[in-house]
Amino acid sequence: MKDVDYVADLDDAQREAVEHDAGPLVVAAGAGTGKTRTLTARVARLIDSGVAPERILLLTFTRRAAAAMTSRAAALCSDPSVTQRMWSGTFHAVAHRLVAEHTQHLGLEDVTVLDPGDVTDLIDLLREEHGLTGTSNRLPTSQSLADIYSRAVNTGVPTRTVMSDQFPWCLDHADAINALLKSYVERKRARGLLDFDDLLLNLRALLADPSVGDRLRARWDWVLVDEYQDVNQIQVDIVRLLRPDGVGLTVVGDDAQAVYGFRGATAEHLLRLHDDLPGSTLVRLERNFRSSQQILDLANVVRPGDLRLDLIADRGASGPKPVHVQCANSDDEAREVAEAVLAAHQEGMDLRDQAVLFRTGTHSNQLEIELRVRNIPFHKYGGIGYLETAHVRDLIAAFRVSLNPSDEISWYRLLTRHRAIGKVSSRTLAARLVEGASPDEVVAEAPAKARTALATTLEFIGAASQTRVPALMVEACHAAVEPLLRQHYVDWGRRAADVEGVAQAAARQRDLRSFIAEATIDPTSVAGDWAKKPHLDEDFLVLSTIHSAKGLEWRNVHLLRASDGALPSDMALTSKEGLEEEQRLFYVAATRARDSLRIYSPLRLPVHPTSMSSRHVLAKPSRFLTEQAVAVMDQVSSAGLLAAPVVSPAGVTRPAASPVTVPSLDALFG
Ligand SMILES: Nc1ncnc2c1ncn2[C@@H]1O[C@H](COP(=O)(O)OP(=O)(O)OP(=O)(O)O)[C@@H](O)[C@H]1O
Repeated sequence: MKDVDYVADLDDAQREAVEHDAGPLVVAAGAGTGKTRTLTARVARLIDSGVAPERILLLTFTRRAAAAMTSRAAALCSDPSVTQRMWSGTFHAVAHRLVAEHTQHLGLEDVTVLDPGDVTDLIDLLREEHGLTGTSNRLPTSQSLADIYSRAVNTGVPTRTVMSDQFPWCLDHADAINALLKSYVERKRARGLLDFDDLLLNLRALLADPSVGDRLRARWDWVLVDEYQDVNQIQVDIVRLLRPDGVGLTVVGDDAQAVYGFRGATAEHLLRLHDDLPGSTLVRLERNFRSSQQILDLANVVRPGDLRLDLIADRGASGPKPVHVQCANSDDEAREVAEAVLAAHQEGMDLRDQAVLFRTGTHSNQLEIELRVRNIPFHKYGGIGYLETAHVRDLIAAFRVSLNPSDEISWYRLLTRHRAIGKVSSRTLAARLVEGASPDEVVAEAPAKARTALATTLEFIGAASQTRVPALMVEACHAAVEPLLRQHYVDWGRRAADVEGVAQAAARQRDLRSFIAEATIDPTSVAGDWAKKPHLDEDFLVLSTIHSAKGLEWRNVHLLRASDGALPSDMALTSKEGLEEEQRLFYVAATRARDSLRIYSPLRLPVHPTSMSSRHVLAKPSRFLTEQAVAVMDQVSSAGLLAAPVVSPAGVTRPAASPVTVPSLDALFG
């Protein structure tokens, strides 16, 4: 047993929160003020004061956060192993566990979870019968339809209003879209499928049910929620139903870091909770333990939100001012970043203490090339989402059809992976497989060029479905998808290790179904945790989207593309809410830095979002770099910009004004 002192490294405000009694507690505080540390210490104090770990429920937004908090709490407990008994996880993972436990009450036979990719596949399957296919005019993508649906469900706002506010180009098709979304709901119900929103809706329904709700409530005395600024209305309802009088409830959050508005979340929930819960205590943490005051001076200027908090650095003014680097273009930006990273490394800083952050995954394309050329190892987090884990999901689709041959969506997905089988044929063939057509019949109905490959796939899937031994089933599924994926993905070399890693992990499971459910809820971490994790003894630079950098910190941070159109994203320029959310992202990025922060504004950006196109447009530095912000930064022009400077009338150094179009090479390939 070790002698534990949770409060030794806490300041007075943090200590107040850790030692607070069972009354409802809201910790609203700025970045780097120790919210996570406080929450973790509170969990450890509860456990060591005799609370049974299974009576504690810790809700987070990512699996990474749940795992990190549990292990940090364990390190503080006198018996670290007990934290394993605590309930902790993301809202969705906890919802899945409870919904799976209560299928009978919900009238479900089983729980099959649809990930966001499955949702668009299912919508794809339904489009034709609702007249939403064809090329005669611009039709909403399946992704937009899924977004409209999820927005409406999460906010309770009718789809028509969602469309007119956020998807005005879809209004012409509003009737057909609504009919399709109704069919989507019916189809899910008929097949016992639950999307992510359904998991939360079902949990809310369970909690609202008088008898089941009472039993569930009685399981936990303590409910702690991290990042409460990111909850949506359904999650608020779940938390309130879990602790109706707020006793035992602790939430922590920072309204200025709310960045999930696109999922229907709003920071107002954090601010409202204290008003709504009589007798609740509000603790504000103002001392920032992460960054130098120079970095916080900038953070305080850019910090949006209603809580007027001025962050004060515990460590004082101990570092350089943040630097604003104006670059000629994105190649120049990539060079500047690579050079600054190497310079710090040569002075003794590990690469892993440095991070490059960006709004969108594609923003680091040029940098990735530059890093490869210079042999700088890096690991990229986030922004990878469903496209990047597509190959993992392909393998999971094979598992799913082997376990359940009437899983139409997974058949559809696997069929579209075959060369020469398009969406239309996939739809028809998936329906035939679900009807129970034999493999021979289906192969005969497939496009001629696809028949050999399809016959092989169906043979392996048939073998997989004959066995209930996970390792054998996984082996057959792996054999079914491997040749398809090798052909389908141009970057297969990079993806092969993921598929291999997930297959190995799956083969070790005793219960493949729950593995599949977990992988469906969080495929990114499946790929990340089991396959792509760099060796722990390796030194590598972190590249991350701002969303995935939440809660983390590095000594040196480089923020790419602080240009209007990139950050804020051009998608957000037209709405006030959208712009506010972008500003919060900017704030999150700036507050990840401990010692040094460099913000880059290329004055010319690639036109195409994939950023490999030859066409560029002029861009202004981000509107968040206001006069006040710039006043607390050092200004630097990159080497590329200095090579051909043009001074504009306003005195700002800019490249030559006319957009330059690099000649296209298309003619070469005509
Ligand atoms: N009382 C303290 N003394 C020393 N260091 C502290 C203290 N409290 C927090 N820290 C350190 O400050 C940094 C930020 O803490 P933490 O990540 O808990 O803050 P946070 O409020 O959750 O941040 P954010 O919301 O920006 O992610 C961490 O390195 C943490 O170890």
